[in-house]
This record gives sequence, C-alpha cells and structure tokens, in this order.
Amino acid sequence: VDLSLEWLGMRMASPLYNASGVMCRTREELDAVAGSAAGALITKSCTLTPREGNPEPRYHATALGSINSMGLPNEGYPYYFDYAQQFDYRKPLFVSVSGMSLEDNLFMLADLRDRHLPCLPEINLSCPNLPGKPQLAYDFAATAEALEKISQVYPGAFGVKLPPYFDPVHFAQMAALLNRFEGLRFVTCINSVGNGLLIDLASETTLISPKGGLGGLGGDYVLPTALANVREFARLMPDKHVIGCGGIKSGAEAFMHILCGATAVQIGTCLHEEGVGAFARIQHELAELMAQKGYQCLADFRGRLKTL
Ligand SMILES: O=C(O)c1[nH]c(=O)[nH]c(=O)c1Cl
Repeated sequence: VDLSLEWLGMRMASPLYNASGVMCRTREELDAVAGSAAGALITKSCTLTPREGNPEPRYHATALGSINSMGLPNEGYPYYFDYAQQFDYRKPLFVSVSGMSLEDNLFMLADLRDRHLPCLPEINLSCPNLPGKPQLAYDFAATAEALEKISQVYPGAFGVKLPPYFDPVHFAQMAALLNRFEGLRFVTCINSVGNGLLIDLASETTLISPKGGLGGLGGDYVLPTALANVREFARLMPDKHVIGCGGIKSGAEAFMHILCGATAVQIGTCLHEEGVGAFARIQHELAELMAQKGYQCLADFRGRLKTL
C-alpha cells in the first residue's frame, strides 16, 4: 500500500500532519512533529507581535473531543519565519498566518514573500477565540477584500483555513468567492466549530475560562461537519486542493476525509491528547483499511464517496 502523495510541487510520504495550533507553538514541538511519521508540519498561527493568549483554563478535552479558547498565543511571526528559514525541508512545512488585522496579514506576507522560502502560507481566516472579533470568513465581503489585497501582495501559492459552514448557500457563495483567486491553491476545512459551551456537571461550572466558557470544538463533536465541508468544497472547487481537518483519530476518519476529496489531512485534538505517536498509529490503520478494501494508493479512492 502506497500512502505517498505529491501536490503543489511537494512530496509527502504520508497524508497526515498536524493541525495548526497543536504541537507547533515552539521549535521543540515543531521538531517533534518533523521527527515523527507525520508527512508534513504546520506552525501555530502567528501574529505581528508575540501574544500570551487568553486566561487559563483555555483548553479542555472530554471523551468526545475538545474545547479551546487559546486566544492566539504565539511567539510572533519572526520566530516561525526564522524556523522556516533554517528548516531542512525533508518534508513540507507550512506557516499559518493569522494577523489581528488585514494590514498585519499583508505586512507578514510581504516579509514571507521576500524570504523566498519553500514553505507555503496557510492564512487563517477563522480564529473563533478573539473576544470581540468575529471570524473573518463569515463576512464574505471582508473576505473578498482581504483576498484581493493578499493576492496583490503575495505572488506565490497560498491557502486559507476556513471555519465550518452549515448551509449549501454559504458553501456555494464561499466557493464562488475563492474560485476567483488563482494564487489560492488550497483550503483547509475545518477550523474548530466556534463558540461551543461545555459544562462540568458536578461543579456546575464551564470547563474553560475565556468568553464565559465559549470555545472552539474539536474531535468527535465535529467529524460530520468537517466531512461535509471537505466534500462540498472539493466538489465546488475542483481546481483547488482541500485539506481535511476535524475529528480524525484513526485510519477510519482519515479514510473518510480522503473519500470526501481531501488531498491530505490534519490531526488536532487527537494529536494533542496522544502525542506524535498518533501519526504512525493512524497511518498504519489507514494502510490496513486500504489493503482490506483492495486500494493500492490514495488516488484509488480519493473523492470517490458514493451517494444513495
Ligand atoms: O484560540 C486559538 O488560538 C485558536 N483556536 C482555534 O480553535 N482555532 C484557531 O484558528 C485559533 Cl487561532
């Protein structure tokens, strides 16, 4: 069974890598992912200046997944761009960029452009955890304006991290918008399902502190929504790649994301809870499943979901 893939001029030995935000804030964490069975790695979304993030507790895992309101804690963009400068590129590296404003995003992307590095930017349009700031990608006009300006500043291939959508009209509107940008070569679906609320029954208290306990959901909670977003955007944007993210904890969910059309898949909650050993385990399970089904490679089943 062959798990390798090639896309946008990059080769990956495995379709699995980390979701931005998990196991990628420090160079030690990034090196751990780079040294694991992961096929690629991506950095924590970065801002112009370092950020502490939201008050703790700001992450909590349950049997069904996770809730987080980290608040974009990161070391500031030079830290990650310097990591990308010294990286050996034995596997692809992506840098996640999440400026607090369009100007910040343009400033960081111009810096990245001028470094002429092999890494690709994944522009985060969907952080749900900045008090008072809505997720940009739920404002279609603002997203169009941002992508116009980004395309003028950044000539290379880039991708965007999208929030989940829940209505076919929105899938169609967003795909039509994104299809206008040739430099936009991939979308990562989905970011956490924003502003959920989890409660500790015994203490009658929220599990996390920020925003009265509201946070982005990951894990089993979001698998159906993630699969729907991957399948819809893969169908509506046939010339772009869709990276699947959301609810992957075994070979089965990785297989489902690829069946929906994902080129590659990112692991968030499961990686946070299990550690980098999750990559080898999930990869083995995916290979087993493919072998059982008689598939030799990912292209044998990618995007081949059947409907009734
Ligand atoms: O709170 C966060 O740092 C965070 N948390 C998420 O679940 N998605 C994001 O894009 C970000 Cl930026």
